[in-house]
Amino acid sequence: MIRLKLPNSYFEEHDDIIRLVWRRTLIADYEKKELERAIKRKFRISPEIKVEEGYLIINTDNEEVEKFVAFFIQNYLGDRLRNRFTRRKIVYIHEGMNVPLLGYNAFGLIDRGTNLIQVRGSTGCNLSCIFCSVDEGPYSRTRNLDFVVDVDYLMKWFDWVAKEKGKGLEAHLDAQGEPLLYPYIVELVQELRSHPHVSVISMQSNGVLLDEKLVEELAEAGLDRVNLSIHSLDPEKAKMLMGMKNYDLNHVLEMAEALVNAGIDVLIAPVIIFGINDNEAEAFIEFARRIGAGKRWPALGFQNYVPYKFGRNPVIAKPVPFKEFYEWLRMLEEKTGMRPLVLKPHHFGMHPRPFIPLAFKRGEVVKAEVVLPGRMEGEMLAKARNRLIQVINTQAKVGDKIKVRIVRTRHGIYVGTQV
Ligand SMILES: C[S@@+](CC[C@H](N)C(=O)[O-])C[C@H]1O[C@@H](n2cnc3c(N)ncnc32)[C@H](O)[C@@H]1O
Ligand code: SF4
Repeated sequence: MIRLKLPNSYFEEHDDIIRLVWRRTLIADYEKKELERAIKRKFRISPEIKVEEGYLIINTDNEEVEKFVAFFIQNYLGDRLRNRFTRRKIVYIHEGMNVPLLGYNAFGLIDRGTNLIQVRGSTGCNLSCIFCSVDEGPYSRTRNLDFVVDVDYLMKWFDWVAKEKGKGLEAHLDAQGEPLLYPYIVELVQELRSHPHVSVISMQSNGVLLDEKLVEELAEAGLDRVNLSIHSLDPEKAKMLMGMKNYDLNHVLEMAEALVNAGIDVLIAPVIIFGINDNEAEAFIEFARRIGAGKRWPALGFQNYVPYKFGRNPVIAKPVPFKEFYEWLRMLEEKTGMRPLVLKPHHFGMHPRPFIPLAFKRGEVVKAEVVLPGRMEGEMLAKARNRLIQVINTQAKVGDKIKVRIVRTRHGIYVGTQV
């Protein structure tokens, strides 16, 4: 009997994100039929296939069938995985691929030399904010591929990183995109909660995909805080800033309250574009006060709009120097009595911790194997010394062995060019 674990019921509602993947299989009816047909064609048997209590069960003892099912799911059905929000193809990263989860900024883990570790399980977003630093969402012009990392594999790497970094860690779930698209988000929070080196679990989210049930599940799993991106309290302006006509501000505001009521702290995190939403600052503060945000951590985390090379930089957004931005925040602190608005790492219990040692030096030339396509045109991912390297401006193909000059190593994120 073959037993394959399926994602829990929450993810059944998100069945387009991961429709069918090895080990964590969500089988839509027609896909089940395809699998039945394929087994019949190859082995001339028709074992009973059913989905029961979160498992895909195939009634056979034939080990060859098991291997075949793995192959079939990965190479045939897996090939058709699409992100239901961005419609982009998904590459599902699992242990069998042996892809390092350190070195690349779109998925895996990022260590920026503190006790906070960024945990990135997937890419892709349900919104298309007009200022998005990573040009994400359905209207992205630069990102053409999504990734989802198997939760056990992600935890395996987290465990290694956590051992290196020591105790008292904050696991921060964020993404080049929206972390709530990650099909195993509840499971990930649960796993992190039971990790002895993790003290705090936080998430950065736009909140749209929350509902009462998911809020409860996340609270039960042990999520401590959500940094919630809300950029306007005016429904029409919010739609404009989020780049989605159907953005439902009211729902997000309700979810902010639901999070607080479920015992998950909320930090309201608007991106301020002067001339567009700076005049709403006091309303944000008022809202945060009203719902009881900021119980253990600051209630507000105003962010200064910054243009990014590969982000969306609308002409209506004029960047403001950080000095001016902090003066504005201090003025707000005086005026409203809400403190702190100028946020420092210690407000979050963050402190410096030795980096996981760099695997490469800048300027160094290394031999690497191309293992995956990247997210942008001309970008491939290569591995060397158990790290991923984002290789830019390359024509290389998966499987090629190439020489890469490392041009960037900041925070253990490696960018290189082919030589
Ligand atoms: C890239 S998003 C990813 C997480 C999630 N999708 C969200 O929006 O909260 C991370 C944070 O960066 C903020 N952000 C996006 N673009 C920005 C920009 N150009 N300047 C400053 N902050 C930005 C977002 O509002 C969000 O709070
Ligand atoms: S800022 Fe966040 S919510 Fe907005 S498009 Fe980018 S990733 Fe999505």
